[in-house]
Amino acid sequence: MTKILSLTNLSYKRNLATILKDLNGSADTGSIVGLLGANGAGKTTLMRLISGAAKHYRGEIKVADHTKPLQRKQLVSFSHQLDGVDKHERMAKVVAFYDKLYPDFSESAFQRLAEFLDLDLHQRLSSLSKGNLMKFVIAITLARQVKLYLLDEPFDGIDSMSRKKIIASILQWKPTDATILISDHHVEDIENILDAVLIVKDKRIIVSEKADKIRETYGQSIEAYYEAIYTGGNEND
Ligand SMILES: Nc1ncnc2c1ncn2[C@@H]1O[C@H](COP(=O)(O)OP(=O)(O)OP(=O)(O)O)[C@@H](O)[C@H]1O
Repeated sequence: MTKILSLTNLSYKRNLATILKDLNGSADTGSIVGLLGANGAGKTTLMRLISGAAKHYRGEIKVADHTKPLQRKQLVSFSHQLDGVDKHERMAKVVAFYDKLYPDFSESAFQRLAEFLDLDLHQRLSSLSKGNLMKFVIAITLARQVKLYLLDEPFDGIDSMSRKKIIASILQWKPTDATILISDHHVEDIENILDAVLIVKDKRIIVSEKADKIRETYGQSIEAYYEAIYTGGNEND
C-alpha cells in the first residue's frame, strides 16, 4: 500500500507554545482516515500544516513525495480554504472565483455535488444556515481534483439528516485513489466510513491503526476504543 501522506518528527510552535512535538504518522493512498482528538489536541493545526497554510515547522511533511509547502498546496484541498472569502458573496460567484484560482477545480464535479446536496447557488454565504454553509464547503473542497482532501470537522453542529447526506456525497464521489482525512471529535458521525484512524493526544499521534484491526483486536467500536484511549486505557496494548 503506498502512502499519500507521511509525517516525520513534526514539531510546531505558535506564540512560543508547543502545539505538536515529534509527531509521526501516515495515511495510505485511497483511504478515508479519521483524525481524532479532543478540543485543542491540534487537529486543525495539523491540517493547516499538511495543506501548506502553516509554515515554520520542524520535521518533514510529505504528500505524494513532495515536501515543500507550495507543492503541497497544489496536491491538497482543505476545507478551510474558504475562510478568507467575503461572506456577502453569492455561492455562484465564489465557485467562479475558485474555478479561476485552482486549475484543478472541476466545475462539473462541483455541479454534481451541489445538486446532490440541494444547494441554491444564488444565495449569499452570509444567508446560509450552518448546515448549508458546510454543504457548500464540502462541495467546493471536493470539486478540486487532487490527491488529498482535508475536511476539518465537517459535521460540527450539523443535523443528522444533513450529516448523512454529506457522508453519502463523500462516499459516492470519492475516486478510488483519492485520500480523505476527516477530523472530528464525535467519532460516531464517521465511524462507519473510516478505513483507518489517527488519534492525536499530548502533541503527537498516539495511535495510527486500521479501523478493522481496532474492531477485530479490541472487539470495540472505534468510538469506544477512542474514548478508552482518552481516559487512559488501550494505548500500546
Ligand atoms: N494563534 C495561536 N496561538 C497560540 N496557540 C494557539 C493558536 N492557535 C491555536 N493554538 C493552540 O493550539 C492548540 C491546538 O489547536 P487546534 O485548533 O489545532 O486544536 P483542534 O484539535 O483542532 O481543536 P478543536 O477540536 O477544538 O477544533 C490549542 O491548544 C490552541 O489553544
